[in-house]
Amino acid sequence: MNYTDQWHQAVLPTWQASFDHPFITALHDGTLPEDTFRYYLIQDHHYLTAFAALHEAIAEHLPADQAQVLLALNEGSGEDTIRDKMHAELGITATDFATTPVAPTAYAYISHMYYQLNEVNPQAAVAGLLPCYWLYAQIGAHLAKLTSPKPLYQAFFDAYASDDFTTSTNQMLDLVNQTAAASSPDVQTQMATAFKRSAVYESHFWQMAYQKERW
Ligand SMILES: Cc1ncc(C[n+]2csc(CCO)c2C)c(N)n1
Repeated sequence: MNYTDQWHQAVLPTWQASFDHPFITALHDGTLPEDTFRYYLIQDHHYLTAFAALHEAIAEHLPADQAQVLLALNEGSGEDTIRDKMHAELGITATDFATTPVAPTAYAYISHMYYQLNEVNPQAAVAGLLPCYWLYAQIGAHLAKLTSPKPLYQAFFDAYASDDFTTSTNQMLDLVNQTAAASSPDVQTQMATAFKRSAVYESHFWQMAYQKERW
């Protein structure tokens, strides 16, 4: 079994918690209040901004060929354009982004990824990026097979079930497995820890949005 499958096995209950979260099931059956989705999109904007910056920061510490893969993944992300339409539909403006503080769980998730880079090592930081890709690809593949009565919510899932997105997830999986294979057992353990914590934060992110968490 490759490294990422082992780490995935070790966090299965946490992974499943995201699949089964009421935020996801309510998105799927169309009952999620728009205001809750709006909250999610604003917090996710904060997250995506940090996530893109992290790709750049981590790439500076990786061997050139791996850095190139990470930067290309960052460039190729079509998420922003798809999100722009959703933001417009819900009337989310640049002012909303600027005036809404990042919520505690989003803040903790972002801080965790920076901690991996600044206090652990770039290998752990790369592993910390993976659950983001992989979990959304799996949730997208799972839910795009079903239809949501709400086109806005269906579009959200469809974006992650696209071929492009499957390709970028596979590239990220390859990058992380290659990095782990070239690392010492201690560093591999640090990578597994970073992966696990990101998987935990992914499940908490849904709960944050569901309860519209505030400071
Ligand atoms: C909390 C949170 N976790 C994961 C994603 C999904 N995602 C964000 S950036 C990226 C890489 C390429 O687009 C992916 C898959 C999200 N939107 N929000």
